[in-house]
Amino acid sequence: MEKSFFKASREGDVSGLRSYRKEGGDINIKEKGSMRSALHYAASRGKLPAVEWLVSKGADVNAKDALRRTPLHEAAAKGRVKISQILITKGADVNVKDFAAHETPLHSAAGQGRNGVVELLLSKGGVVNATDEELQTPLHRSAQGGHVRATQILLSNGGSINIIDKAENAPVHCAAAGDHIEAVKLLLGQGADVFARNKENQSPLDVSGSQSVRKLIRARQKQIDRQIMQHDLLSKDGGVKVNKIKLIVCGDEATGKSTLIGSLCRTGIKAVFTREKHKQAETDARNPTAGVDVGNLTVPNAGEFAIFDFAGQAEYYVTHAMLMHAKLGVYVTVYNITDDVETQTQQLQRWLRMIKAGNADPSFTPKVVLVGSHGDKIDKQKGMSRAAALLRSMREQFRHQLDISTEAFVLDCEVSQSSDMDRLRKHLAFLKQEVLKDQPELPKLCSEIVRKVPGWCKNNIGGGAPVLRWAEYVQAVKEIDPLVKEDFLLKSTEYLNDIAEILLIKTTSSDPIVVLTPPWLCGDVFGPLLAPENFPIDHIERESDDHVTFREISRVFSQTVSPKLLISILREFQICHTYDGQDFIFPSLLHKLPPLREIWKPTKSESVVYFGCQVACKETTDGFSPDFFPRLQTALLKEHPGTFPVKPAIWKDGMIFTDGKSEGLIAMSPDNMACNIVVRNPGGYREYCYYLLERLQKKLSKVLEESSPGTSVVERVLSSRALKEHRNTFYTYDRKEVQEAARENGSLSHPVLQWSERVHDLVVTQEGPNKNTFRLVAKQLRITEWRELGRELGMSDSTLDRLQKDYSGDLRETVYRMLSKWEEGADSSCSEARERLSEALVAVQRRDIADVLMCDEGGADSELVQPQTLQRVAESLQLQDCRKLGRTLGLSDAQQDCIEHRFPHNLAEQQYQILVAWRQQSGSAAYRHTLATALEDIGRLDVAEEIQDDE
Ligand SMILES: Nc1nc2c(ncn2[C@@H]2O[C@H](COP(=O)(O)OP(=O)(O)OP(=O)(O)O)[C@@H](O)[C@H]2O)c(=O)[nH]1
Repeated sequence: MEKSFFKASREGDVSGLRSYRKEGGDINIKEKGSMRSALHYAASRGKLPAVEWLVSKGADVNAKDALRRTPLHEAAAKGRVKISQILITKGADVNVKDFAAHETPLHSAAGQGRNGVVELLLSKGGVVNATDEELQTPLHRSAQGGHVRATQILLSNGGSINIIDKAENAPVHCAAAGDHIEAVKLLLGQGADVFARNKENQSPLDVSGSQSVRKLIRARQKQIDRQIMQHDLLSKDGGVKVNKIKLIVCGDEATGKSTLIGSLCRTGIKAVFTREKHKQAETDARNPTAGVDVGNLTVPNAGEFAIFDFAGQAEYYVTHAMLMHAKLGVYVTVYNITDDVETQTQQLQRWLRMIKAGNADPSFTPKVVLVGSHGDKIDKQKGMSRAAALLRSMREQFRHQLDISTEAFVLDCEVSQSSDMDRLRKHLAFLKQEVLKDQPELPKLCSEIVRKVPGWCKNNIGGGAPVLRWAEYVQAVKEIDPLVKEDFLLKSTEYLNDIAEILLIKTTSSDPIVVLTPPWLCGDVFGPLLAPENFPIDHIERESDDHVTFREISRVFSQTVSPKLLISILREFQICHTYDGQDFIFPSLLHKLPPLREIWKPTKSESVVYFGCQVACKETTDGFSPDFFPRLQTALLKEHPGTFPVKPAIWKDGMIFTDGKSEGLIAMSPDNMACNIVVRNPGGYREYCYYLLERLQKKLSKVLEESSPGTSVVERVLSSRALKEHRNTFYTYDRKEVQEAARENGSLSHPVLQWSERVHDLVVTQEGPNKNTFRLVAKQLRITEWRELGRELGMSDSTLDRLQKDYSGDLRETVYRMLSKWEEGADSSCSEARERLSEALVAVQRRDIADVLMCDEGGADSELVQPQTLQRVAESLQLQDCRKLGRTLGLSDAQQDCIEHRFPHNLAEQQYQILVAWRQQSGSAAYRHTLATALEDIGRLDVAEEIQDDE
């Protein structure tokens, strides 16, 4: 009878409930085991009539099941607003806590994003900051689930935004850990502490695995840093309002950008704006822009703008990216309305992708206006309808990333007085007001510097070029304030650098360099450097295809700027690289990669292994900024002779190198939408591939973050078999599918190539957990024993011969590599492998080592690193080495950046904390041996030996 009663309550069958009661049944009866009442069931299932009937007959609204959950917990978790309301009216306790997690109905509702119930409970006295067993509040729960609306409701009802739970996670940690970008955005926007640290010393940045969330958090951290800096400067110095924004004009070659700018500023027939265009050949009918032209312009009815006119020539795209981002600015993208739709679409997409790629802050959407030029060459109506269609399509494609104005413009750019030109001026005035709305004040010293810059340039204080060494700059600023302190000036200059007014280049080898007008770099330096040969300016005339000589650079620049100074700037920007200070490689000036087969030849070795990954643009709106690949190349060139003993071979869109053990190839796809990384090891040593691949991946992410912070990418796995066959195309697998295959049967088939590959052949991972065990064995085994052990483990003589040859003279390394290779081939778990190794050791009469292995669970050399060792290592290294060490030990750059941020003025502490972070992260696996190996890996054998001697 009771069973049918519970069934009726679950199904909302009121007559069934009635007949149960008629037969004298107790309506508050609890189900055996679960201790749930009929009201629990009806409330959970949303059976409103049944709930109404049950409460009208006196059902206990506060009945508790075995977990002490009430019907209100159930209704709340399922989002049953009406039922919750009835239960509360009948006296349900809104703040009751359950037994399992001590959660209130509000926790249940918030965790599931039940907005209506959340609102109801709060209006009925639900405690907004109630804590559960983990000291989590409903806000933690909603953030964890990524429920934006619920989070918003809780916040507007007094939810504490920075409250921490038992693990000291704030709600923003929870949202970040769940990779919920919108929830993170909301919390940060409402004042969540972006630097908050949990018990494990992790900030929200550290707990998120999502690239876009991390980007958002990093942008926010940067913004806060800037605000702090600005506040600091303002409080000491006062500030001034600036009524000027940037107008960034971009578009393809000869679309009419310069003409438009001229006409925008003209009121009458005669231009009032005369910019100093670069020298040009007299025969040149047109006056194309070299690099970036800049000027301060007054647009009638819209006021002052700093105008950036970007050259349309593809050669310059490489450096445009440096100046493309401006929060205080508006982008005008020009296309020719008479071109065919496909051309227009391609051009606009390329420029819009570039704007998106340059935007490091996902919570900011740059303002863009599309302008069709050559309106006089097309019927007005036809032109407007084409422009409107194009506008619709671009707005739709970039709707989440760019704020493209809804107004369509089609102009004759040569005519300054037209109703359309006036409409554009008015629109720009409107956008300027919008941009200026939240514009912060500019600190006084900064504004004085900005005001003085044109005068300094005119007076040639940099010897002709607007670039000063630090001492010269300090001297110049003393004109403004004779008592200026250098650290205050440095801060002010950093701020100006941050808002892209001037460039502060901190070099590793000398004092900082200040570029007073950043566009000078693009226009007067990159212009001549990158200009194609037929360009009508004084460009570099190269004598060689693969490099530019110091002499060639001096010829063009020595009149204006010291070539040495210029080169150090170019190198800091990763535009070029030199091995000897005489010949300079500009990757963007090189030839394209020849067919791969000609340069990346198959090896003769049968045991060769290949691995690779592809980093590809995620959305159609994503693109790599044009400076991405050349910068990646220069970053890798810098690694010769350090990591790469042989000079890498380089082409415009590819590069080949070796670290002495494995060989690597990076190549951009022909459409520039993907970068492929391939590594191979002729001896079949997977582990070496791992190290090179990982190094390349890290380098790529870093350069991508610097050059294209707004670009989202996906990583795919390259087909190793296709790589081994040296196919002309790169074939990929989806990373998720590879992971899934790894969990299931260990292999997957390629949809195009129609073959199947083992995950083991596609993915290479770091050394197994037995690494330390192997090190111990390697240390103790004698020269007369190692081959015997190898044979005992089933390795062939030819493999052992090869190992001996590869590591001749280094017994420890030979044994270690042998064991690693054996482990890779053995299809056994980590502990099985250790057991098998012990048996083999016993068989070769080394029971002593076997005994140590088996009684020491985590492996050998288990002595943990002591704080004093960390201190010693930290003291023996420079910061750069210490960061390298941190990376080798598996700390992310983000973790290290946080440490740097925490101890900005104490390098010694930063170094020590990097090691402490590794020790904390590794817990019981923080072996001294691991640290010593990592030290060896970064080339600090001296320190490695020192700490080994501690034993
Ligand atoms: N008829 C007509 N001609 C135009 C219009 N806009 C530009 N032009 C002409 O097109 C040519 C190229 O214009 P520019 O303003 O130099 O083009 P740009 O986009 O600045 O070119 P780059 O500096 O090379 O990137 C010039 O000869 C202009 O006079 C227009 O709206 N109508």
